[in-house]
Amino acid sequence: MDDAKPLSISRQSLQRMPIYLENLKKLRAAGKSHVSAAFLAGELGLHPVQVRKDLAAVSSVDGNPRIGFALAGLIEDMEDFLGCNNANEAVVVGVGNLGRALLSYKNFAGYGLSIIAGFDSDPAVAGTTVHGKEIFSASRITELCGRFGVHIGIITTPASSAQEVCDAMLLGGIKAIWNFAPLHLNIPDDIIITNENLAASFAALSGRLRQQRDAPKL
Ligand SMILES: NC(=O)c1ccc[n+]([C@@H]2O[C@H](COP(=O)([O-])OP(=O)(O)OC[C@H]3O[C@@H](n4cnc5c(N)ncnc54)[C@H](O)[C@@H]3O)[C@@H](O)[C@H]2O)c1
Repeated sequence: MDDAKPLSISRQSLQRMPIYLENLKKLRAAGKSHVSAAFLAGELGLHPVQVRKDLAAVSSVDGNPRIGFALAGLIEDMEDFLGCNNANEAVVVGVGNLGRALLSYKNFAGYGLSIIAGFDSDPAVAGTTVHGKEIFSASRITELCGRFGVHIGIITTPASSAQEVCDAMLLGGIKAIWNFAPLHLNIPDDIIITNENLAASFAALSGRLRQQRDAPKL
C-alpha cells in the first residue's frame, strides 16, 4: 500500500510490529484471508484498542467490522513499514559469542535488517567468515563503513572498547547504533541509539515473579 501513514509511533508500538507481522504471516500460511483486531489482541495478550491503534499507525487497510482486516494488505503495509522489502544494511563490531549469534541469525532479513560484515580486533578472528559474512580487522571500521555506505552499526564488544568502536563507526558515516555493550556511549544528538540490556529485561521478569509470589492468595 502506498499511503501507509507516517504517524509518530511509540517505542513500545514499534517493538510490537515484528510480532504482529509474524502472527499475520502465520494466519496467512494457515489459509486465512482476514483477521480482526480482537483476535490478534487475544493471541498476543494485548487490548484490542491498542492493536487497532498500532495497525492504523502503519496501515491504511480499513478493518471490516464483521470480518476484520484483509491480511494481504496488512502484511504488505507492515513489511513496507519495517523495511522488509528494502533491508537496512548493518555491520557488527565484536565477533565473539553475541556478535557471532547476530551474524548467524537468519530471520533478521525478514524484519528489514541485513548484516553484511563484521569487525574484530583479534587477529585470529579478522580474516575469517561467519555465516558467509567476512570479518575484517577493527582497524578498518571507519574506512569500510564509509566504503560500504552502511548506516547501522551493532556493537558487541566488551564495554571497555565500545566507545572507541562507536567513534570509529561514526567517522565512517554510521547514523544509528544498536549497542549491546553495558556502557553509556557519548554520541552526537543526531545519532540514533538503542541500548539492549538483558539484565534490565530480567529485572522486569524477576520483579513480576516476586509480585506474583508475594500477592495474597485468595
Ligand atoms: N546487552 C545484552 O543483553 C548482552 C548480552 C550478552 C552480552 N552482552 C554484552 O555484549 C558484549 C559482547 O559479549 P560476548 O559475550 O559476545 O563477548 P566476547 O568476549 O565473546 O566477544 C567480544 C568480542 O569483541 C572483540 N573486541 C574486543 N575489543 C574490540 C575492539 N576494540 N574492536 C573490535 N572488536 C573488539 C573481541 O576480540 C571479541 O571477539 C559485552 O559487552 C557483553 O557485556 C550484552
